[in-house]
Amino acid sequence: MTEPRALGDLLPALGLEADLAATPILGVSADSRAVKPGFLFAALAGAKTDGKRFVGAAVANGAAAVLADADAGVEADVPVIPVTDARATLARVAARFHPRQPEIVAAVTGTSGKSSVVTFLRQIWAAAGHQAASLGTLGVTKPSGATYGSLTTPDPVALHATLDALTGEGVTHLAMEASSHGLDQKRLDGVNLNAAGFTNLSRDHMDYHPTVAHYRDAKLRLFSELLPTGGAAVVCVDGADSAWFCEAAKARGVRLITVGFGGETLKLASVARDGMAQILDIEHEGGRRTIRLPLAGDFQAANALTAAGLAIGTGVPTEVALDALETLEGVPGRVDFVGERNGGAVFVDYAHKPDALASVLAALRPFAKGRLIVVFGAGGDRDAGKRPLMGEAAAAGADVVIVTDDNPRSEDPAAIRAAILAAAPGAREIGDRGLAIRTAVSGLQPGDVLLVAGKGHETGQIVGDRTLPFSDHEVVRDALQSGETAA
Ligand SMILES: CC(=O)N[C@H]1[C@@H](OP(=O)(O)OP(=O)(O)OC[C@H]2O[C@@H](n3ccc(=O)[nH]c3=O)[C@H](O)[C@@H]2O)O[C@H](CO)[C@@H](O)[C@@H]1O[C@H](C)C(=O)N[C@@H](C)C(=O)N[C@H](CCC(=O)O)C(=O)O
Ligand SMILES: Nc1ncnc2c1ncn2[C@@H]1O[C@H](COP(=O)(O)OP(=O)(O)OP(=O)(O)O)[C@@H](O)[C@H]1O
Ligand SMILES: N[C@H](CCC[C@H](N)C(=O)O)C(=O)O
Ligand SMILES: [Mg+2]
Repeated sequence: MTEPRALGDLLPALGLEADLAATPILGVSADSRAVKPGFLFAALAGAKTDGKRFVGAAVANGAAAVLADADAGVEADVPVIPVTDARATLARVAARFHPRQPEIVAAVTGTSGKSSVVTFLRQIWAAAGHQAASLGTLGVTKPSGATYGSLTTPDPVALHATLDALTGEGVTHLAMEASSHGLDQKRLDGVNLNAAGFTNLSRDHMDYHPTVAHYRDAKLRLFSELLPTGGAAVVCVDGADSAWFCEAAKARGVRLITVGFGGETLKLASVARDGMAQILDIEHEGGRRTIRLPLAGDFQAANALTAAGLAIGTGVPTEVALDALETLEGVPGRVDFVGERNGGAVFVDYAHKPDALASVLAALRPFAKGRLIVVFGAGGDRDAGKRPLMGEAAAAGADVVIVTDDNPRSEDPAAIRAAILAAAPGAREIGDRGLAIRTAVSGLQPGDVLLVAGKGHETGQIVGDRTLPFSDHEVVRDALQSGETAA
């Protein structure tokens, strides 16, 4: 149980009148349903509804005070504290309510590669002798184990409760993912950052962001507003959009570390495939190193270098960071080799956006002496515009395309498939994801590579408002073991 805190200590900049400032606060929440007696309720305008509609419910549940945007006109039977930016204020209040944070925190943004980079950075820090954790789409992974989470960047109250608990457990180094939703909704505004990383930018979440510029600007906030001036900015400079992030870092006056083929701090001079591994030639300020990265997929080299850059930016000696790349373990569900059957190999990958699908197909192409086959779908209640683009990417990058269901959520799965199929001429449609995977596995011929894309590490399929148990890994493994062959 967290100790009560005086409201005035949680909102020191407001100069609250003495009686109000002394109000004991037992918890903080932006969800009226989670409010308990003595809580501070933050009434936030959201994407679906407005928290001010639930002030009455929060007070009925025992809220001691309400935090709200000054222009929202919130009234209540308990004191209302008007502020200019309730979301940012909530993040800072959460940081004061759960005050401990790991000594070193690095946040990573970008359209693809965030989960991979935070996982690699955790491993590099651990190899350098630190108590390290990572937090993001895969949940929280720490020295004592892993717990699954639902959001890539949790809401500020959950986030700071986690940071506080991790610090209490002795974690000194945390690598976390900063999603565009998280940045836009100011979920990380209370986090004390030491470093920020950028992977790449392509299309995603256009259901949420009104324009591409809005999406990019949300990501830029990490560099232009959240990273303090003493921090380090690590930018993978191989994509055109990286210039925005380099400029933001320069304008902020932070240390800029660039990585990738065009990188100055860690320059990838050459890459050569070595079975499921890659040999990287890296030039850095102190010299040149040849590293065997034990991971498949060209882009994992860029992700590994971004992680190494973040390790260097947070005090790990360059040689130690580069040595650690040789021992990196893969990320669950990212270019994840599951097994072989009849001389054909099967990979599970989390590509659920056009650019990721194109990248992973390109990364797997060299392994396909025969056909490159892809089974994938697209999530419901998410950016509908990406569906035809994913269809195009699959048709362009694979020899055989099977369109199936991802997480349909509240949408009609057949309509989602139809939107993909319209852009993937010649593709086959098998709605049932299990059947689609079994059909593809049973048809494998020597030299084929099968990619099952879109759900990666996920262990459920969201249909309507129910999550049914489903794992691409399990279905693939069962299919690999069964003796069935395609008719
Ligand atoms: C679109 C979106 O991002 N929504 C997130 C956002 O909700 P919101 O503030 O817009 O909420 P809303 O439903 O409009 O409600 C407004 C306010 O009323 C409150 N309310 C609502 C009902 C009620 O009875 N009482 C009450 O107090 C809500 O708690 C909220 O504060 O803030 C909530 C708390 O932080 C999140 O749980 C919620 O995530 C939803 C569930 C979600 O699915 N988000 C996804 C899209 C997301 O955030 N994804 C990113 C990126 C993923 C990636 O690409 O990796 C992520 O970081 O996971
Ligand atoms: N550097 C990269 N460039 C292009 N594609 C990538 C890169 N890294 C990963 N991918 C693709 O994106 C998928 C998701 O990777 P990862 O989970 O590391 O990214 P993420 O940014 O955390 O994604 P999400 O926003 O869904 O959490 C991978 O399975 C792969 O298909
Ligand atoms: N964090 C991403 C995950 C998408 C995964 C994919 N399987 C889907 O359901 O679309 C999102 O919520 O948009
Ligand atoms: Mg992620």
